[in-house]
Amino acid sequence: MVEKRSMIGEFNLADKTVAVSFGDGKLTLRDIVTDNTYDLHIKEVLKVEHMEGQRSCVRLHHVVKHSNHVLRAEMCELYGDLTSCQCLVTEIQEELNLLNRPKRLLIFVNPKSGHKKGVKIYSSKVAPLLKLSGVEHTKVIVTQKAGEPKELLATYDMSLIHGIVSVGGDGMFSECVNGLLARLQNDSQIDMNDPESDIVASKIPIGIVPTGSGNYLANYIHRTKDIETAVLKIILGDHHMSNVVSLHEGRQLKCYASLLMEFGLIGRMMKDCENFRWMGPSRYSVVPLKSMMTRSPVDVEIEYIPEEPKRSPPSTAKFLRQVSLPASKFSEKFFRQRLFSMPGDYDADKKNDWKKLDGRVYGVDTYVVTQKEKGETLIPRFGDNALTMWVTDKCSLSDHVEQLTKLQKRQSGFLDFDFIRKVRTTRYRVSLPSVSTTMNEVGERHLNKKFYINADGEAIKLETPQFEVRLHQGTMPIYGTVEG
Ligand SMILES: Nc1ncnc2c1ncn2[C@@H]1O[C@H](COP(=O)(O)OP(=O)(O)OP(=O)(O)O)[C@@H](O)[C@H]1O
Repeated sequence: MVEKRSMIGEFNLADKTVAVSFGDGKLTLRDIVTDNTYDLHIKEVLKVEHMEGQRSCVRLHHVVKHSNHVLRAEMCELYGDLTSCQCLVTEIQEELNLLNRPKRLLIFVNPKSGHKKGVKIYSSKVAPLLKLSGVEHTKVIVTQKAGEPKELLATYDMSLIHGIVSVGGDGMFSECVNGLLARLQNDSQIDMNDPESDIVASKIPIGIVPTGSGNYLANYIHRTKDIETAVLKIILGDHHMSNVVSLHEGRQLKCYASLLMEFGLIGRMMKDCENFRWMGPSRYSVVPLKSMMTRSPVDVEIEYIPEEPKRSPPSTAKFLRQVSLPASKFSEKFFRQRLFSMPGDYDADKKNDWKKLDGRVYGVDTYVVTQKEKGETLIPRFGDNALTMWVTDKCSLSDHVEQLTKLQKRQSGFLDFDFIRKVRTTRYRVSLPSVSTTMNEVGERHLNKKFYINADGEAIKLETPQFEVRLHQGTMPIYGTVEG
């Protein structure tokens, strides 16, 4: 294909004279003395301005990639004659108008996350960049309490916004995801409490500006926790489709999670950390040691649907296939005992879809953003077509610490221990057959002991001795192309 390129004219850039041409989505600046060229892609331009002064000038605000995946907004000025400047501004502006960038954002700021600097960071780093880049009609809500995004999104006029931004940690982001998904299912009359329901994917992306304690999700997406980088990625508007999982207890949705879902020891650890929230981010380095020292195993029976052997390309549409229900002896017992619904379309041919495993374990863990081994390290994988679920069998404290340290340091081989069993699955159910329960008046068994699930950094208390986790692939667009 022949490239369509037009010469705009000569400009002064600092102490150089450059010939500027435009085409194929980029500006090319050629130093007329050295003949060196520099390309500036329009998709990296934040704003173009024509400045009138003693000399006409085109001021370009654009994004520059620094080392360690960090992005910065920088500015350059090109001085030239009036006609060339006008022509250059028009060409760039026309291209910018074609880009699908968010112009109206709904922003939630958690003033309590991390070091409690969310509001200050918003006004000093986020708002000026949004203003510079022409993001208009921004509604900013500084939350007063937990749960506000969900409350507001339940009735908010979605036609007013192109995207949502969470200024906070992983927990705050998760609240926005839960609020948005709940709203969408409600609008589509989908029963979220039914674990058989396929959920409707969001068309509205969510962005995260990391001001929390862990900030794992932002780090997975951008490979840095740098705030300016996160804001610039939201402004540029690129997004990727990410997975979520649902957590049900019987016919009750507990939450959606987009990062991780961990039952047992890690759930308990998260609860212990919440109790020490006043310590700020340092709670995560002290409190888990105490939880480790008091770890105790629990009997589990797990049923799971294995990853489909044939991999189809990930779809940007939303759904997992509808699965049949189990018919194994184990499953029948499981279902007779409890709360999960039996759908009408039970297909006997698919009775082997569900597999089972059991044992006395410290935890049943899943990362929604799965981890791929690359050399010595782990690379996050968004939109994977299955979850990696692992159970941690009984093991010595020192071996367990070694395994968790590997995971925390994101080192390859964190599942290569003989006390770890892993499966690839799209859906699983965990039952606690030997824990003490009390039957309520409608025949439901409720736990007498406290068990927790760490869902995206929030400790969710289990009420009943069974829960179900299900993958919903490609459900949530998140701002930022995933860095490899
Ligand atoms: N004004 C508020 N007061 C108290 N809690 C709030 C407020 N606004 C939001 N929250 C709650 O704080 C919880 C934790 O917030 P967030 O995830 O932003 O910070 P963090 O826990 O420090 O960071 P991370 O999740 O990355 O470890 C959220 O789940 C949210 O429900």
